[in-house]
Amino acid sequence: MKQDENPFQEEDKIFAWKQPLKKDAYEPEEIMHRDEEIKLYTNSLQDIVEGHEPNNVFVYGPTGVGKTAVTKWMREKLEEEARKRDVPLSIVGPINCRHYKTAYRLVTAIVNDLRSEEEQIAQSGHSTDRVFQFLYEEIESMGGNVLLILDEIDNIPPDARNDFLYDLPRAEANEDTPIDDAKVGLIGISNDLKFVDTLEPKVKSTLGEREIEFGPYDANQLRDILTYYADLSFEDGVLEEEVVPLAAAFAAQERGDVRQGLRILEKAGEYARMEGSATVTEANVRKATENIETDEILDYFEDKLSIQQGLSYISATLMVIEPQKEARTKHIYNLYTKLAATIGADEVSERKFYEFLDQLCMLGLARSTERNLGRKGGRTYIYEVTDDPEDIIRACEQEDRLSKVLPSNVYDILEHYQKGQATSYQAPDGTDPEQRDLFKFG
Ligand SMILES: Nc1ncnc2c1ncn2[C@@H]1O[C@H](COP(=O)(O)OP(=O)(O)OP(=O)(O)O)[C@@H](O)[C@H]1O
Repeated sequence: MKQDENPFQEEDKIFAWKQPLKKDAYEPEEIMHRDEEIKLYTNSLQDIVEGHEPNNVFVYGPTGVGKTAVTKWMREKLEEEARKRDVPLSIVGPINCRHYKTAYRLVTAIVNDLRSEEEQIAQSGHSTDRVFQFLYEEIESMGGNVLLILDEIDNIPPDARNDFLYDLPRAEANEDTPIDDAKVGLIGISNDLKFVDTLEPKVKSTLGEREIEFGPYDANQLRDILTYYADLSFEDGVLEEEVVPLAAAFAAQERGDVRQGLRILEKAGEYARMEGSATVTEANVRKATENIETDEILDYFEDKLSIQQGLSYISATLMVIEPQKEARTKHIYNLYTKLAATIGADEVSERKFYEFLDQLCMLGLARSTERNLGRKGGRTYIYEVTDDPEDIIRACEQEDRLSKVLPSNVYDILEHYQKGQATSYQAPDGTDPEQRDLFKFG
């Protein structure tokens, strides 16, 4: 290209409107293939428009399967019907709990969202009790039914759990709160299906009553959904026929996640644009899928997993590729303790660690099978990782803190694993002196 030409002057002939392909940047007008879930949701919220008290609902399932999209759609329909029937209703959220590390911050954010510019409360300077008091006052002043939607509720700050999951939904009946007129309902959304089980019994009952599960989409469903987005985002006629079905098939094979399919389409379109091609081809889709897995896993490491979950994930991965040992819970835990020490992270108990492994399974990143230990008695679980271990390791390498836990010989081990060969490398097992230090950490 000549230097006196502006490289941006070329017009984009591939994309008409990129927004719908972007993460959480577009709300679809139409929800596809979620009729059953919508029916259950409607049934749970119907009481509000009939003039009864709101119910609490727990919505769970893996990432990118429409939990948030359906919830927002339900919110709109519910508000519309409540208006029509003159039922007082205020809906707050979805508020993403992951963004708030303490009850104070979460509550302040909600209160400020409800208040005018002039009445905002400061990020510090009050007691936590006081900010909760502000929240109760806001809710009471709204009156009627108040529905609070908390996304990623499994990340709710521990010091906010009881207030949100127990006290708030019962506030109207409690004499000690300033809430007399407002009836509070809670919708909790989570990737972690066992979240409810981790709660104290009294708190559990709040969310345990009405649960709606969202499963992964299959290839046909993904094809319909991706077609909807592709029609909005691409110029007419630029997508070759096999592009959407291939992106859908790929996403279905992985986690049944719409977001992944959208990412593939966006990347494939960008390759076509870069090539100056008039159409997006199957080859563009194939190329797009090559790097997408590493990018997606990196997204988990950087955004969705805590450092402890990240350590659990990489320990499981390293144990999977370690040829001398099975990826049993106990072995993974032993390796985890070593990795945690490498980066000076806290070391959690074995029991707590198993919860992390469970969460990885819930997120679709790992799978476990139960194994009987025979004469020795007892049972164990053998873990696999869903994605290619090489992609996980490449993603881990790009994450600042976690990259330091990778052994310096990780690619040797990986190569032997890929060729199905045994190696002399063994992961350190804290209980087995011979094995200690054989894994060479960089
Ligand atoms: N059935 C559907 N019809 C139309 N669009 C959908 C459908 N399901 C998901 N989407 C779209 O796919 C993307 C991901 O969906 P959404 O954010 O609802 O997933 P999620 O289950 O809430 O995931 P996470 O747990 O990661 O927040 C969004 O752009 C959403 O609009």
